[in-house]
Amino acid sequence: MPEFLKVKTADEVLNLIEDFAPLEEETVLLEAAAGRVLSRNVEASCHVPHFRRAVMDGYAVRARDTFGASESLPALLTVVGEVFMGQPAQHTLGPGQAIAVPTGGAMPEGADALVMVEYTQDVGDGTIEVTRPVAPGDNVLEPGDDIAEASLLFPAGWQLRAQDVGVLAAVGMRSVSVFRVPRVAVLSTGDEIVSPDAPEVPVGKIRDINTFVLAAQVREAGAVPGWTHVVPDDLDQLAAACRQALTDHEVVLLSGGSSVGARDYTVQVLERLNGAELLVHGVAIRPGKPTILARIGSRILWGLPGQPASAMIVFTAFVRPSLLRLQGISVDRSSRTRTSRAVLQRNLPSVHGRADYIRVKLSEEDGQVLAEPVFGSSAMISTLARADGYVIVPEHVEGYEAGTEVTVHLFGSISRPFLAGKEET
Ligand SMILES: Nc1nc2c(c(=O)[nH]1)N[C@H]1C(S)=C(S)[C@@H](COP(=O)(O)OP(=O)(O)OC[C@H]3O[C@@H](n4cnc5c(N)ncnc54)[C@H](O)[C@@H]3O)O[C@H]1N2
Ligand code: MOO
Repeated sequence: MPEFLKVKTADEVLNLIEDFAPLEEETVLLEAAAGRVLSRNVEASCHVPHFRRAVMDGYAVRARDTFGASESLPALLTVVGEVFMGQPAQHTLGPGQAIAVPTGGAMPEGADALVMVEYTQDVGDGTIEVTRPVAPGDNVLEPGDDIAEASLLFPAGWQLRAQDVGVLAAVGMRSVSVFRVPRVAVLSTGDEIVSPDAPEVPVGKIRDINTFVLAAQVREAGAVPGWTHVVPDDLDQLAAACRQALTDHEVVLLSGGSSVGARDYTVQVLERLNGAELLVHGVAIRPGKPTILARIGSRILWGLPGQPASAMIVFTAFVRPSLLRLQGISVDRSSRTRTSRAVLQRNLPSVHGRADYIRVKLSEEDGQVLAEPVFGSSAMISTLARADGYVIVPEHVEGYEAGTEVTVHLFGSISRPFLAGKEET
């Protein structure tokens, strides 16, 4: 029986991925910018705000005219005008004067603070009483207080969040340069695989799970699932499908056929593809040992184990970081995100010499996050659906005891309870 050819540790695989270059850049409109990764530094081309701006409804004043003001001894000021929203101030403020300004309105020349309307009283005659003093600068934003012109807003490699897109809008950017996102083909192999809507599923056949799980994970990783296809266990057909997928996808995921069984073809397919370089054949983890990583020119091919739990775990641990890397996010950052600390509820046994990725379900009790292992074969999709993530027991550690605080690597971002029903034992 053939052996795994290039068994690597999980860290070695992540190091290989870190060396992948991001895809080329493109320009996207702000509407499509959240989640994308900047390909260049972005600097502010202007001050925000670009004029002195009130942040409360009230009266623009000279602070010194309100010093010592109180309920019993209010300061009397003459109202000499009003600033209208969206318009520059029409008047300059002189000593002993006040000008009404709405929240967000332009402060008039001569004013250095704003008294909130609650601390004033209109006594008629165009006069107000101010019952609380303000200090210079109170309730006013100076130009550049929010964002200073020429300041570095975000470095290249920054993944834009909703609020970051707001910053770009505030400095007048309508579009932004980002790294392109990879298009990912998902091919599932196996004579036994049939579509979920097959009218009958004879004994020996199985409904396709991985295509749907992997395509959803591709989307969760910010990439674009492209062609999905089920290929029989036939070398010619598999090679043809890979060739086709590689023409217009940067990444091809192949699930099944990565192991060392007589009918497992991924390595043989790679031998037929011009310029294919096998980087990984076997990872020292469980589940997920029969994982393959290859480069074909600038394209990447992942061979994932066919077992649904193995495929999903390998995706989370390695494929996802690789898709993020192509979008310009470093592996370090991508593996740091989406983890939770939790206290183990049971012993986690593990074998020395290989890293175990053990599915766990999270719950909360008295403000503490608890992790309950979900045991079961990697052939069982239900074990994944019950799990929120996995705990890694590294190759040099022989298990963890109940009560240990561990890091849980979380699946997906949406956490839902498993189908109502009884827990499997
Ligand atoms: N004698 C040995 N047998 C196996 C070993 C081993 O070391 N020695 N490794 C086991 C492990 S671990 C895994 S994982 C699997 C990996 O197998 P392959 O990656 O070659 O995948 P297949 O044999 O094609 O499929 C495995 C299993 O998964 C089912 N499958 C495949 N694709 C799908 C899909 N799209 N949807 C749902 N289920 C799928 C397939 O029917 C098989 O049952 O090998 C073990 N064997
Ligand atoms: O290593 Mo396999 O991927 O256990 O199921």
